Amino acid sequence: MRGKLITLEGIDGSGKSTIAGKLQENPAIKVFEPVFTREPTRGTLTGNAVEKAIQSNTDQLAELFLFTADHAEHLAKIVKPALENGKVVISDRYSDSRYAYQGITLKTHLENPLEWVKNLHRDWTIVPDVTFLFDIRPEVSIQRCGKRGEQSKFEKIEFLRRVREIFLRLATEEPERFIIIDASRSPEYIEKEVAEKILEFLSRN
Ligand SMILES: Nc1ncnc2c1ncn2[C@@H]1O[C@H](COP(=O)(O)OP(=O)(O)O)[C@@H](O)[C@H]1O
Ligand SMILES: Cc1cn([C@H]2C[C@H](O)[C@@H](COP(=O)(O)OP(=O)(O)O)O2)c(=O)[nH]c1=O
Repeated sequence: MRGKLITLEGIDGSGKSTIAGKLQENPAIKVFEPVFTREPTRGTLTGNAVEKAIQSNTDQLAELFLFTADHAEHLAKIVKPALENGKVVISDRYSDSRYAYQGITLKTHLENPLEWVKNLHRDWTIVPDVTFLFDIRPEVSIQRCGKRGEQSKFEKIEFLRRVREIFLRLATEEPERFIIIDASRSPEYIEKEVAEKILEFLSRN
């Protein structure tokens, strides 16, 4: 039987990586021996290219293709093999990040970037079974990012406000796939809620 694909999405600093780390240590989740993974991938040819691109002034269309190449590599090497082995896969960011972020960055290049980027994925990506959207105001998430130390060129309030809007629109369009999480609460509370929802989903499917 094909495994299950669970993704964590949200704007920078919404707490996805923190919760992914907590889920890895959560005894009830550990029972399922999930494969924890992320996009952009780390330490790969495509992941390194993405990292360089987002630290520089790369053309937005070129950037989209680098992120998408990284997604293809991620699917081929990690996600597909794990799902074929019946595994539960939990990915910190996935295709919805491209729809939301590049849906904004490509507004200077394309008339309807969101639909265009979705179409680019349509015939070969694997749609997640469940997507947790970590929803938070950018004013709060940016402050958290400041504390983390790193600075990504995407960490600007006005930009993230628009990215957040697309994420919320995607969630409205596919209510059966998305679970919206109030990411402004404490990590402990969020971990409990996400873990419960994952266990509930896995027991039903
Ligand atoms: N629920 C939370 N409340 C307060 N601070 C948080 C919370 N979750 C994460 N943080 C802090 O905010 C920063 C960004 O969190 P992180 O998990 O890296 O976000 P993301 O992976 O979504 O970019 C980190 O410094 C982290 O310690
Ligand atoms: C996966 C992906 C990430 N991004 C952006 C989101 C982040 O600002 C940046 C790097 O992702 P990531 O390392 O996950 O950042 P963070 O931990 O701050 O959430 O790349 C895209 O624009 N498109 C994509 O397809």
